Amino acid sequence: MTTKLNDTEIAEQLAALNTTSAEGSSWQRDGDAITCTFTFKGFIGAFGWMSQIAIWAEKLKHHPEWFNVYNKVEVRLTTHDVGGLSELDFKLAQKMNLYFK
Ligand SMILES: C[C@H](O)[C@H](O)[C@H]1CNC2=NC(N)=NC(=O)C2=N1
Repeated sequence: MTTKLNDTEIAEQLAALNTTSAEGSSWQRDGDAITCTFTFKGFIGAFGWMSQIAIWAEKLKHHPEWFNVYNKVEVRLTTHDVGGLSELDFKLAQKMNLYFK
């Protein structure tokens, strides 16, 4: 069972998450969500990364809201089941940081 994180936990998790963020792609809190924009060399870079993350999303049973135009992917993560942020958002965000290159 996933539980909703409180403001203190979110601040801690966000700080930890941003230690693995590439320059120019840090995560921000936006209410009940965290957001980040990833910029790639081109469309294939962006789409290839989305394909890798899609596999992780299925494995974690946790799915991103994302919007892609050419080399950019805007990501918004939230946990609908708890009406806020949970560990799963930060797990998926860490994978996104790790696979970004
Ligand atoms: C049953 C299934 O695991 C749930 O509906 C999952 C699916 N993916 C999900 N993804 C996200 N982002 N939030 C959820 O609450 C969520 N719930």
